[in-house]
Amino acid sequence: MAKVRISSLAKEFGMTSKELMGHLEEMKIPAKSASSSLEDAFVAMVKKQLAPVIEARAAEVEAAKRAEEEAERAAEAEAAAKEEAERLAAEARREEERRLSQEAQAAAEAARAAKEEAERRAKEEAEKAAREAELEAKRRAVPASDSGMRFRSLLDQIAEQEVVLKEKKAAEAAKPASDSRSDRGGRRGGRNAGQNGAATTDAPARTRRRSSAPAANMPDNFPPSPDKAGKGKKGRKGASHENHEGEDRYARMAREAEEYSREKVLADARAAVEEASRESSGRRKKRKEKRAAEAAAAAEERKIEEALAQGINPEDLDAVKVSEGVTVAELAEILEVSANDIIKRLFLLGTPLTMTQTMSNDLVELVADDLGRQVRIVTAEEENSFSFYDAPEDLKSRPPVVTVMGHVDHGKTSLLDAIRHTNVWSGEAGGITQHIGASEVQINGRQITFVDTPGHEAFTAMRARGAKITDVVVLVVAADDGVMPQTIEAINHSKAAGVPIIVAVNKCDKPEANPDKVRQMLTEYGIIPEEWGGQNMFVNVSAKKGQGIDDLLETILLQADVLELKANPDTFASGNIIEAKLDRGRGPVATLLVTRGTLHVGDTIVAGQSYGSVRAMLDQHGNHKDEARPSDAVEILGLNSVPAAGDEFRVFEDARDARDLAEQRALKARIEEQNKVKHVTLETLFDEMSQNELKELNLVVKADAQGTIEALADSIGKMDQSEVRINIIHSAVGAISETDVTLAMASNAIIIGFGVRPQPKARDAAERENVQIKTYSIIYKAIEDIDAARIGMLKPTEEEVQTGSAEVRDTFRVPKAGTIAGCMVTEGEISRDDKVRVVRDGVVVFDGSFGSMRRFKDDVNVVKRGYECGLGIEKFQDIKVGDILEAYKIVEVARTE
Ligand SMILES: Nc1nc2c(ncn2[C@@H]2O[C@H](COP(=O)(O)OP(=O)(O)OP(=O)(O)O)[C@@H](O)[C@H]2O)c(=O)[nH]1
Repeated sequence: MAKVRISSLAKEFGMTSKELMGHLEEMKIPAKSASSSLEDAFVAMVKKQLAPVIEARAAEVEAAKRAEEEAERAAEAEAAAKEEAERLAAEARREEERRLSQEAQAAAEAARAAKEEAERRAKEEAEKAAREAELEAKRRAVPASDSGMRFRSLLDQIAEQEVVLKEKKAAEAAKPASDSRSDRGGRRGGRNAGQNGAATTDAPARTRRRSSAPAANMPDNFPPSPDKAGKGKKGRKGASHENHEGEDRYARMAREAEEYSREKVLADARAAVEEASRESSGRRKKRKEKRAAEAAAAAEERKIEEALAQGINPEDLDAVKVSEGVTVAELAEILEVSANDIIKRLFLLGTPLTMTQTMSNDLVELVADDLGRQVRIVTAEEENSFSFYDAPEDLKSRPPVVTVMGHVDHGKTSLLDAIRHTNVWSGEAGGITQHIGASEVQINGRQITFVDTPGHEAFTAMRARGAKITDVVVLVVAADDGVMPQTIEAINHSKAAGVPIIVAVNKCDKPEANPDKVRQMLTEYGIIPEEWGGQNMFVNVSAKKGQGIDDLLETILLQADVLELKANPDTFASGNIIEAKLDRGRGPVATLLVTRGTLHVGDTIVAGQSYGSVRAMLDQHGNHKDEARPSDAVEILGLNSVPAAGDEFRVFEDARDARDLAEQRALKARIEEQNKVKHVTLETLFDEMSQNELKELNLVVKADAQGTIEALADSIGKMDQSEVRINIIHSAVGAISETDVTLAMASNAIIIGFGVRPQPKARDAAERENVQIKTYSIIYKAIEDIDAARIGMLKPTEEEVQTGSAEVRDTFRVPKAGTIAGCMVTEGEISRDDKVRVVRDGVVVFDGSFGSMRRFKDDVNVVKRGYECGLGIEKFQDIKVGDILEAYKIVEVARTE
């Protein structure tokens, strides 16, 4: 079922996490921190109860949103108005420019017309002057007769007119060039008024004198001859702005208008260019931004894919990684804030800590949340495991890696030997195979790698260390013996690891062999032959006679084909250590299985806390190899210490990095030793469920009878498993063994014992690995506990504390007192008022109180370890030599959060 984080829920409700936590507390809903998650059922409840608050909050939020929208709209309207005003201003500017330009054009037009007019007049006057000169010449040449007189007077009249004209021209030429047209018109008018009459009377003598060179006295520039005008025009074309002396007003206006237009055109062109370049750079910028956004989106997608491929929650990608057990100072450094800031926040949270104190995961998350930062707590296991991502196109087929499992004496070793012997390399002298913990065999030109760790203990121990190296399990079942306890264990272990099982029904050479019966028996455990419509392939073999071996190998290859096993060989190598030891002559020797990349001699590697460069590489026949590819198992020399089986290894480019990592790990391991990783317990199940995505409770059930297991399984089956699924990953009759603890550890399971006790080694291992073992004598009590843990209401107020144990060495019959056990206290100390449990071969045969406690003839209250004593048990006489008497107390314990 889905779960929701309190912080997300708070966001949804529009309140702070703290506020929501307050409400949750009022509602008595357990929640530890803002990062805790709530089950759906609680979410519904919270929503219902907080409905009025949420609605009011929603209304507030809605109102705020509306106000914001309103403000946005107002801002938009203002922006639109501003834009419109700017547009209008620009238009007005353009209009003004257009008007000015038109005026300038009109002025230029007028100037041109005036110039033409002036030229036309000048030409006319010049023609007249020429005609007058001609007449004068003729007059002088004509004889003085009457008709001649008349003709002379006519010539005189003409000459007079010419004088008037010339004077007028001289007067005009004397005027400055810049005079306005109206001025000129006015003066011309005035002059005409004063001179008209007189000119006709005294003019002839002067006229005659002056008429010889009519055009010589005229100013050079006016009236301009067509030639000069042409020159002037030409000069103006190339002239600089200053060089316009003698230019008339209209010409200047025309020039200015022309210059104005040219400059305006240029300015417009420049502006257009600028605008265009701005636009294009804007477009370029936009394109660039778009490309960057696309690249970022693609990178993000890639990151998510990589994360998913590595089993990481993509939501955690942006989170800062914080190791478990970080100190205040370290967290400050990671989050790049001052340690004081964190200390202050911790203080406000009611948990004052100093710089060097370690913080719990909850505190780290709370502080980070407070700082608005996202963190991901990295467990030691995660920190020590490498994860890689390969592009699908880089992946190539790789051989399968197989582990053989089965009950004692069903022939695991014989089968592995048989497989190796049918595969002795032709060139190998004597075919001697060395034990390196793994072997590669060839069939039909294809490789299969067998990991020689017969038994599920080793397999699960590896898995517990995070090494998932096996692709296929070959389950060996003797055809004459059938399914036995360890067969079932092996099935459960393989299933827990999610590895497909191929069954090798062994010892088929034996006359009493009944392979079909084996098939039949296995169906009860969910192992159903393919030929019966199931998922598992079965092969009948005889390890002793070497029969069916090839068939088995081919079946393995078939299974491998189904699995489509792939790895990237073209990268630096990584994988797992299968076996390692200290060799007297060669130093640390490790067999490793390459799972990715190719390992070369000379590569620097880190394996767990060891590092070094690969000095030599050998295969199982002792032959030197230069490289090992995915699924290859090789023995290597060159590490500085002996790594542990199951450790991951990887190649490092820089030897210094390798050493740093190995040393860091060694240091961490020492710290971890003091601060062991806690596995789930019934008491903390609910918290784990809310904090981590734990939705399954795994149980290993051991009981004194098959009936008890069935009864428990039945009751569990009837529980509501909608929020947490309860899996019995392994159940068997018998004492709780070390293997059970290993399996529980690897699967984060709780061990439940009914009427059985853990073996001493199992108890030690459970203590060491923090695996919880709960023992019960009544089934409903166990069911009650599991159910309470499931719904998060377990409130253990009583806890059993073992005080000591004693071994029964002898028994005596004492009148009145009954049977007295002569015991040796082997652990702790036993008190007279302790409770006692009689354990025989790991099974509890009685649970009660002591009836008497004596040392020699004296009644005593306490006996310590290493002392003998006589113990009587109330209402129990059936004490036997070899029984273990476990003394314990029931103490009141407050529930630890
Ligand atoms: N007849 C017969 N005997 C076999 C066969 N395979 C193994 N055995 C015998 O069964 C006994 C046990 O074989 P192992 O190979 O040691 O069995 P195991 O499962 O490795 O035993 P452990 O390592 O003790 O768990 C030996 O005496 C073998 O000779 C077989 O195919 N036929």
